[in-house]
Amino acid sequence: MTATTVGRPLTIEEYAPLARARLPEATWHYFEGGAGTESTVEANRAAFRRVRIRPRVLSDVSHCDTSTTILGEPASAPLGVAPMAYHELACEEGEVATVRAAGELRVPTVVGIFASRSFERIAEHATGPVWLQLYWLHRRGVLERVVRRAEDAGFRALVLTVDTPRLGRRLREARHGFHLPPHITAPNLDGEVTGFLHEHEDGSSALSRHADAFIDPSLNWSDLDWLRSRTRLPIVLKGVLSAADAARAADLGVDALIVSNHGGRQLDGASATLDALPDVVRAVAGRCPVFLDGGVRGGTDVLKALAAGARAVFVGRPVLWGLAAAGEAGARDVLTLLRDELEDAMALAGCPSLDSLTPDLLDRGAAAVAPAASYDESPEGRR
Ligand SMILES: Cc1cc2nc3c(=O)[nH]c(=O)nc-3n(C[C@H](O)[C@H](O)[C@H](O)COP(=O)(O)O)c2cc1C
Ligand SMILES: CCCCCCC(=O)C(=O)O
Repeated sequence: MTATTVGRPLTIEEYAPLARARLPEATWHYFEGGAGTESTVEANRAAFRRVRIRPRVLSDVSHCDTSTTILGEPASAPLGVAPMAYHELACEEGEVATVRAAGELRVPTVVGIFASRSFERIAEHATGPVWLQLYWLHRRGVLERVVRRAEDAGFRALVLTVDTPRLGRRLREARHGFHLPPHITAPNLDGEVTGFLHEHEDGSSALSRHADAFIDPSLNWSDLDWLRSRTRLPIVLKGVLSAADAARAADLGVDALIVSNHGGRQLDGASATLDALPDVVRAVAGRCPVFLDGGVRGGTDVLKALAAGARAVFVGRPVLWGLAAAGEAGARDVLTLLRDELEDAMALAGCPSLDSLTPDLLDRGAAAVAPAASYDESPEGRR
């Protein structure tokens, strides 16, 4: 529920109305919207609401530690920023503000291939790990150059989005004729971004037309070899919901998976990520870490996802709300709220460490799908 805010927001959701008040209507709907009836957007939240916690007692929670490692790098909390295109839509500094905010908490930011700032400039300002999200572009030469640039700039991982052979039917974008203002561009794809992005057309989304021109829907399992042969960075697949796909990805040696339905923006009717997570964790059986995004709006959501087997969670829209409401400080506050709420939830659930977040903490519905094994990030555990 979104409450009315007086003074500094006390919850992440209180950032939403602040952001809305500062954004053009069409941009707000681009951020918030999902595909079709938006049933998957709602399902992500409903799953977090449905799963309840059975707190433990008498477990000495005088110190609760949220720190962890994510792909081997220290993080102050099991959190990260999900990839989102064009942060300049939310605030003038764009992705520079985001990486600075995330860096203060030592959590990773996944920078989108459609970032509105150059990789080099983003890396210059980053004090935490930055990963690069890729769409499978028709023009493989461009993709290769993008990977090389990100590696040279010091990015630490590649996140290949696999749920987007085309954009979902985002009706809000179409209704509001969403298009980018002329000053916002994709500097990492210089020369590759066509005018579609800036063209208003009634009843259609400029992004969707753009995606159709750029994203190659023929992406398949054999293409992972191509990517592997072009990079030394860890490869993360984003957008996996099925156990069979997860097992296949782990067989192929991917370095991590993100259980994601793209925040309900792709297939309307896709499973909620919290519901899909335990099957994926079980299928992967400890061979790589499993992350989750979609609908995470508070510390108890993080706790539930971790108890159900996620190594860390990524946050999308709330970071844009923070950026739109108060720039870098807003994004930092959103992430800080999430970390502080997680620490609070751990104390009240009787869990002083992240390791103690196990499936039996959740009501029977979720506990019934307990993961077989979780991923071991210790040097011995990592392959
Ligand atoms: C405005 C917006 C832009 C996004 N752009 C991308 C993108 O470029 N690449 C991608 O893989 N996912 C993209 N996503 C999906 C997010 O990475 C993430 O999966 C989703 O937002 C998580 O759900 P949440 O917003 O409920 O936290 C975008 C999401 C939003 C809201
Ligand atoms: C070709 C531009 C596509 C940007 C898509 C961004 C995105 O994934 C989203 O959900 O929006």
